Amino acid sequence: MTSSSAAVSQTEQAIDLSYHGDDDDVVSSKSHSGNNAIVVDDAETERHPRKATAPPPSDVMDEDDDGQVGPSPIESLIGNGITNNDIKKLQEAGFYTVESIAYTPKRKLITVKGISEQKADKLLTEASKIVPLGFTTATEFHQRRAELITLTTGSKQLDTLLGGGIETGAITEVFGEFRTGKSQLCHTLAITAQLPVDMGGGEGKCLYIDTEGTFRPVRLVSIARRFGLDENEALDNVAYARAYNADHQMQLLKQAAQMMSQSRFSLLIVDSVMALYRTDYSGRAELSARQMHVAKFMRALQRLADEFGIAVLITNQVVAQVDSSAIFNPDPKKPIGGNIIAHSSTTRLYFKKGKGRNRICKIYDSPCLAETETVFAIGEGGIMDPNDGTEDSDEE
Ligand SMILES: Nc1ncnc2c1ncn2[C@@H]1O[C@H](COP(=O)(O)OP(=O)(O)OP(=O)(O)O)[C@@H](O)[C@H]1O
Repeated sequence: MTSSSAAVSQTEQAIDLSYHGDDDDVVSSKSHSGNNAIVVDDAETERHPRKATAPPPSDVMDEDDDGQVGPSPIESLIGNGITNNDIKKLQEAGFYTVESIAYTPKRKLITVKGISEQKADKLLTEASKIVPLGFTTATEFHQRRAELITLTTGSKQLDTLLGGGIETGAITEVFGEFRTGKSQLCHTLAITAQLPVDMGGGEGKCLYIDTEGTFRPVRLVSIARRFGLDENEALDNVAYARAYNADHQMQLLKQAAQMMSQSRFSLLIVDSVMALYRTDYSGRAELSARQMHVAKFMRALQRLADEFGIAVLITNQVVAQVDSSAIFNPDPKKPIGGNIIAHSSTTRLYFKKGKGRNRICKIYDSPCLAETETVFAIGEGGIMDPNDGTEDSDEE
């Protein structure tokens, strides 16, 4: 058994939500919209306020065993001249879903061993029959966005700032100085991603790539208790990998695609995205190679977000801003990674220290949110509101 398949079978013990069922009442993929983010089909399901009657999370996950909730398995393409053998070759090259074929340019497909130009055309034609790639109306797109699932951060104030929480189908970047709560947000989301949709979750597992060795399962235990989840099950639902260099970090995304094609995930975390690039590449001479690698990594993240409708959360470090615009900025810090990270993150959040356990989150860049800020807090139960001081006793 390969290490990735071992990881898959381990995580599958807890939530076993297969893509291949036909009950799509609860959550469905967007495969009609050209945007694979998780959307709620049932318009009655309101995210805010949360339903007090939500069943226990573990029950929801069990019941949903045969829910059709994700992308189409690549095997759906078999027929019309596409053989089992072709599918095998594509899987070996890291393609596990019809979406992954539909979103890949032909020149990339023909680099797969055994896939001719003619076969690539056939694959793209068949994939486009399953994954719509054309125009839709703004009305339909608006409706789909209104139904988009967001993952709760654990703080109502922060969720409100974000228009509901961390968006699925997109990349959210959180940057800030050390101790500002970036990793605590990652730990909190690794748990809330597992909650039922009507409790602010994504009913899926979390894949956690740790580049700095700051992942602490003991934090997950505390946070799982706060949200009423079985702590062992919650830990099993987090697939963890430590990345040791930038190439390894990239390699892990290939494994991620395989795992996501076999089991339902709602969140992928990279904490932190640039740390290994800073050590693996040094000086101006390597800057161009570094940025090309970063661009490839970010494209792979976006592809996973599009293909599997997951939320992607990356954390990033800051450096002092030394250009002329720093003169007008009372807090001259900027995230690292340059334009590549800036352009490939959908939403960028700046975390700053506040008083005591309080922290400030400012919307730094967003396609639809104003540049406002709010205060949240870090506690034993993870990210919470500043006045949530009694969460520990509430857990009893
Ligand atoms: N169990 C806990 N209860 C309350 N606060 C905690 C707990 N564990 C960690 N913290 C607080 O979280 C803060 C650290 O946050 P976090 O680890 O998210 O930092 P970070 O922004 O990721 O920084 P770095 O870049 O150094 O990793 C510290 O102030 C720490 O006291």
